Amino acid sequence: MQDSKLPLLLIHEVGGTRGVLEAHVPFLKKHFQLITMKEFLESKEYYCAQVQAIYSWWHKPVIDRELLKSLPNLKVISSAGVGTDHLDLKLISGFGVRIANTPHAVHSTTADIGMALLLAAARRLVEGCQIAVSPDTGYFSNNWLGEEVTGATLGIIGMGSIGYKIAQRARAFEMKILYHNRNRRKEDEEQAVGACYCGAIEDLLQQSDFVMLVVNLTPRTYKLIGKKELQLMKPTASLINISRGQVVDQDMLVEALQTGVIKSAAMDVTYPEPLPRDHPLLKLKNVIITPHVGIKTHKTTFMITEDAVSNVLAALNGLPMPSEVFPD
Ligand SMILES: O=C(O)[C@H](O)CO
Repeated sequence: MQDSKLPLLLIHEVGGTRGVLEAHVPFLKKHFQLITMKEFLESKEYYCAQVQAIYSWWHKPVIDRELLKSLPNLKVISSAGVGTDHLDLKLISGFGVRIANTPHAVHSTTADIGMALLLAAARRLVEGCQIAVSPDTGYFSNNWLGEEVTGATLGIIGMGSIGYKIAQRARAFEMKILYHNRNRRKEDEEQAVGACYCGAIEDLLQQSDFVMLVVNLTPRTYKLIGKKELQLMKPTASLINISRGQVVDQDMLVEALQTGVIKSAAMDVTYPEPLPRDHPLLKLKNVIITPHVGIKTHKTTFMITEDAVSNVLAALNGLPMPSEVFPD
């Protein structure tokens, strides 16, 4: 039973692959009346003036001009996770609608997946698992070797909060840390994790054994890693992407992996997601792909929903939101 005095929050759906988690519904219902896109579209005229907020979970619902035009009292779009590349920020704010994300909830867990992919690529864990469970091969050849993580050089591209948490984790693995970022970190922050700043991305690419992409997707970072950048990397190096698929030129990556320009790649993000089943990346042994699971733990997903709710409640009360996103 929904409390009709509560503000109306529009969600894409509950459950499925892109829906709000069922486990979060009781918590959401303490603060809002929920309606799904399906319910909204079925009774648009009844609901349109009532919707005050949208919870964008896993990039859904699609927020376009048509939807925005149909919601005259919409005040806020609260997006789960840190990336807001699925939202047209200028368009939305042009309708006088505020936007928020949940960066604090996702920093640690996304950094964890970055390290998990780095370790898995270095020690060829997925390939090893496949060999171990295969009824044909049974066991490993003596020459089946991975790369050492301890003492290796990690180049982090994008040293925001997630990048910094990766540096903290990598330090515990005794890695040498290089980083490239639009803004250099303060000296004491660099020293705390032993990170050296590379003003030129080229230097980082040439020196690193592992290159980790942690940038936001923006016009500046679109295809940031292309043929030229891959060729600068060591032939023994691995590329790890926990940012967005479009940050890498995927065709060039396939070529680099097929021809030994770099050793391997491990990615939690691709373009598109999921990749078509016949995509060449899915056929390569030196590739690890996970289906964008960076934030997917019980605790983190709930923290996301808690933060998303705090953002909406603040916006509806005309207060500063804990994490507001602005078009520029
Ligand atoms: O942006 C994030 O936090 C994750 O990639 C989920 O979209």
